[in-house]
Amino acid sequence: MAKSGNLSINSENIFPIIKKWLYSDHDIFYRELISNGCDAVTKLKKLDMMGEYTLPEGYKARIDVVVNPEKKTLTFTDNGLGMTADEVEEYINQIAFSGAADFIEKYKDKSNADQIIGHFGLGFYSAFMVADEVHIDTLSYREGAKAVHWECDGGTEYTMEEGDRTEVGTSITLFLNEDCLEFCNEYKAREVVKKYCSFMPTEIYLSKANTTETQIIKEDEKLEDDEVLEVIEPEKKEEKKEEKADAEDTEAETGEEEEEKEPEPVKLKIKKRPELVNETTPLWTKHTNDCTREEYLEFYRKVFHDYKEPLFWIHLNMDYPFNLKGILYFPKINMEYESIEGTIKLYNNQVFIADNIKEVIPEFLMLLKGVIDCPDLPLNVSRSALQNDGFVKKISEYISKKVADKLSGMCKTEKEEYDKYWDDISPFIKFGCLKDDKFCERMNDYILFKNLDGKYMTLPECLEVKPMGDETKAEDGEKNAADTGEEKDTSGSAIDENGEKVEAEVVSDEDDTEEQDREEKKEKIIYYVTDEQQQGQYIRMFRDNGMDAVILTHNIDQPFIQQLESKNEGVKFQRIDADVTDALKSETSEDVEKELEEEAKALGEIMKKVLGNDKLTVKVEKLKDEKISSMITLSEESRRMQDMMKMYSMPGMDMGGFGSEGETLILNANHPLVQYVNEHQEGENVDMICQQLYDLAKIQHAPLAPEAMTKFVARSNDIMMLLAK
Ligand SMILES: Nc1ncnc2c1ncn2[C@@H]1O[C@H](COP(=O)(O)OP(=O)(O)OP(=O)(O)O)[C@@H](O)[C@H]1O
Repeated sequence: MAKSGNLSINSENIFPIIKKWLYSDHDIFYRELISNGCDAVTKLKKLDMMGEYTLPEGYKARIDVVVNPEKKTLTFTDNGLGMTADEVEEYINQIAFSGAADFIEKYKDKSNADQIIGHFGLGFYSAFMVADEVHIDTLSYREGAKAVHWECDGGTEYTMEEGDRTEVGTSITLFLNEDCLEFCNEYKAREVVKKYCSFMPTEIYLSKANTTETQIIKEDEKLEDDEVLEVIEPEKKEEKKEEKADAEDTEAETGEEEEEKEPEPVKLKIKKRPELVNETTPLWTKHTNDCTREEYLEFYRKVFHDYKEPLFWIHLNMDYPFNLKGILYFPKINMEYESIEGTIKLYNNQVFIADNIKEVIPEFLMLLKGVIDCPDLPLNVSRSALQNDGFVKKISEYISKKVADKLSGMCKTEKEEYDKYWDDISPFIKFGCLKDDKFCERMNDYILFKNLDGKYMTLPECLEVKPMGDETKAEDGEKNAADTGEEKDTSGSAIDENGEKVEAEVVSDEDDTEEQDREEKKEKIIYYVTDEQQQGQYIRMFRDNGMDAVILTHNIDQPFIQQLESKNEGVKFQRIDADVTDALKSETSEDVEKELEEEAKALGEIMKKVLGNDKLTVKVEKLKDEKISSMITLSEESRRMQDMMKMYSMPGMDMGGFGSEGETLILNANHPLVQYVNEHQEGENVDMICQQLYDLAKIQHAPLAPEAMTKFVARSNDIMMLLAK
């Protein structure tokens, strides 16, 4: 049947194009050839199931990859269904080649940036990326089929003749070109096979031709194919004692204990066995109920080489409307030292495609570690086409929904565990909320906030907390709430929509429902702390007044709370030092308010003069905490703006101009020092007190600039000198 002919392609010489095209990841030929072998095996098993063929006794499907550095060859052998001469003619000479030609035709004009996801459809011919010559030796399962030998040297010509293969199956031999000899290095081969084929459904064995390496096994471990080189009899006890000092004996090498209770078994030195490199039923293909915790952990360690235990995982399993299986792990993140970077490995029927394909997997999930196997993915399209594919979008949405379901479920039923994980998973969830609106909506009620006591509360819980100061309280000049000692939380709504105090509202019983309505429409404020140490003074004031705040210290928190505000009408986040909430002030009458305003004017003038700062806004309040003389507030909006400017500022850019915008110096009318300034208006002491009051206020709010700090220290010393006099 010897035959030679021209490969039916349109292009004059397709190989240079294939080589160029696939250059970026030309190790992919391993995957293509091995997966062809897997397909051949699957087909043969199917034929057996359908009764069209009977698998030989003891049949074990396998693929052998043999590297031969001496001959510079690489052989892939499978015991699948094989091909007849007609089939080689059809599948290799015609169809496959025209497939390759189509592929090149379709993509030749596109830039390399728009890479094809899997190069699927090119299959067999990817071998020519690395080989000058390729041989096929195959024997079909069909009765009476003759073995076929096919050769092609990378031109458009091939030869085909009767071969000498005696077992059903196929061998593909690559004669590597000089630039690609690394692929017949055993270590490189192992690396690539592990990368692409770790979970392929047929056992893959890797070995080196004519290896001189040996291994030692127990006699009863011998397999049929093992080539025994030497039988090692156990050492006699006396000999052993004599040789005890010699730590280098064979037992030690094999890690055997030198316990002498059990008689040593006979051992065999055999030629190194081909190494099994894959796992044919990876964990994700199993049902959740059949997987143990240890198996999940083991799989995680093996695939991601991360020896820190993951926090928890989600096993995805979907049959309809598309097929998708996978496991997503939430890794333990050490925020301080590591950047958060995950890996999502994408598979197609257990064949590895690539890591982190953002077109398929929602971007925020890239922070996780996991595997996703989706046989329905259209992989023979370009990445940009994938991005616009409705089906791919659905996959991405499904994954995102599953993650939200898992998290919300945990929050509902295992709140304690969820609390425990929160610090680790919150950056991920917050990032997800920012990136994916639907995810944000699903997670809205399951986002946790740590309060001042370290307790984790959901958003609805934070909003529910009844205001301690209960602003619905009628204003009563005589009855100062502070005197009663019965303070209640005001964190719910201490300030009305204009940012004004609300204690002037007169409430009677009849107005209750009306009041409730109004209450609902009012902004709900959640106070937050970004730096527990620096904002310690404000925290203390809040605590003293029975008010609560949540801790939001991560960079992501600022954009995140803005996102929550936009999703939850009426909810507003305000940093603890953004304003003096009513709960912190003594109850005052309108007359007193007026007085305070007057005082503020006068004190404001003095302050501006002493500090040489015209723009300074000064407010005088009667603070409940009489120990506080002065403090700074910075409106939430201004602070957010400042933070943003800082974030986008170029190094060396002068941010001084934004420093005091929206900043208010609050002076406590109840404090003797403020009263002193008010009474004396001028004099050396007044100047010193004013400067000190300002610096003290500043220092509680943000670090002082170096120059201001120097002055502050010098002045503090001067003040102490006055005491010492
Ligand atoms: N090891 C093999 N055993 C039996 N048939 C094979 C083998 N390798 C290739 N073939 C046949 O050759 C055809 C062409 O293979 P090729 O790899 O080029 O494309 P494919 O496998 O159809 O698609 P893909 O590009 O997804 O791999 C296969 O469909 C199969 O029929």
